[in-house]
Amino acid sequence: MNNQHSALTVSGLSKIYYGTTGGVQKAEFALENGTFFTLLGPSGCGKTTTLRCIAGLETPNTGAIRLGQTTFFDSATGEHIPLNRRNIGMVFQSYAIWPHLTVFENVAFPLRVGREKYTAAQVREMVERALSSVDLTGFEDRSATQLSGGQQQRVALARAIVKKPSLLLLDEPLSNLDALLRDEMRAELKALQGRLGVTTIYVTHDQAEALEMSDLIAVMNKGLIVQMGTPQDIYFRPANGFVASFMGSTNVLAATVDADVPEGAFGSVTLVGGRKIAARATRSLRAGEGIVVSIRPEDIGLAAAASGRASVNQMQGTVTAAGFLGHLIRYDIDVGGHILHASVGSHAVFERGATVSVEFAFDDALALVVDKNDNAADFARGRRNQVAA
Ligand SMILES: Nc1ncnc2c1ncn2[C@@H]1O[C@H](COP(=O)(O)OP(=O)(O)OP(=O)(O)O)[C@@H](O)[C@H]1O
Repeated sequence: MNNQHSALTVSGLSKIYYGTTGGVQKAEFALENGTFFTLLGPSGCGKTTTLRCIAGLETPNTGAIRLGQTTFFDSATGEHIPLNRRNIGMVFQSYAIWPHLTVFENVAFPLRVGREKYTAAQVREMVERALSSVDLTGFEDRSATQLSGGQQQRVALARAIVKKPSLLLLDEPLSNLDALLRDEMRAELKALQGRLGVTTIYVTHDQAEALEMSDLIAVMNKGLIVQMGTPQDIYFRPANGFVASFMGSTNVLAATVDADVPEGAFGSVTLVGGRKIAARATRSLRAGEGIVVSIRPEDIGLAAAASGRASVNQMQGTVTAAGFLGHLIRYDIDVGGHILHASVGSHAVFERGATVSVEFAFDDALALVVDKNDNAADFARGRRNQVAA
């Protein structure tokens, strides 16, 4: 198959499980060769389903999947290449390595069961190369059960890349590792992917992992891709309240637009409870429209309570909780009807019950549309404030 490191195109991909509403709908993306692409979203949003369709483990209801010149699947023409002819490397959360086989035999497995026939010398060379890429040279004769979790995951990776796949699919491969090892493996995995230059699709619900590793991220919610962009796009220019709340800790407050605001301009909005603030419109907004405002805790400044009248985006509040995080203190501030979370340097210490002045720049208050998949009432009730911590 002449599709080594070819671009992947997925168009109109839908897979809804029979008798349910779960799955993925109308997924659409095109990846350049060598892209590290992440499907990011909460549990059940359709990430794994998308990955399984690309792998050939699920048959989509509609859509097309192409890798370079090769059509993996096309519902319009009925084309469907089975899993074992797609030349895809895969790693799952559960490493799925065989405990009764040595490290060498685990990695050699795809070479022994595939359609291609390799000589013993070729197998040895390919396995050695794969083991060396994951830093496991010398472990060939170990039984897989004599390995740590991190080493087992490296074996799974070596097995996934041993045939030089055209596409690498990774489904939460680091989630079984402890926090420290996970951080280490992130960087290693990204470096390995860069060296191999293989187009990679990574599934995770961990936004930090996605931001650190990806060239391109697709954020999914309830079966739909709700935004696709670089990590910077997604973090700084979220398409809607769902994306903002999912991408790290943020304050998400329900509000109503006071007067029409053109895209990119600042406008006055009224928060539930009646307080007016100024926020930047990420797209044009109409008077009376229900929106959400996102303000990141790190963009909120706290000072000892100022005397005199508070100005726009400056208000008085009461500290209701303070959590020491080392370099930062995370405060909950009651600003009259809303609890705002603020992360400030640990030099600024306020006691619980203290009255403080809370301030944020117009530019740091983003007026966002509500994801039409989401229930605006959830935001209004405050259930969705500060989603991912
Ligand atoms: N074989 C199946 N039969 C019926 N429904 C399914 C099946 N597999 C998944 N689903 C449903 O489809 C939806 C999407 O599942 P999927 O596994 O793709 O989500 P996910 O984003 O990968 O979630 P997670 O992070 O929890 O793995 C969910 O509602 C799930 O319950």
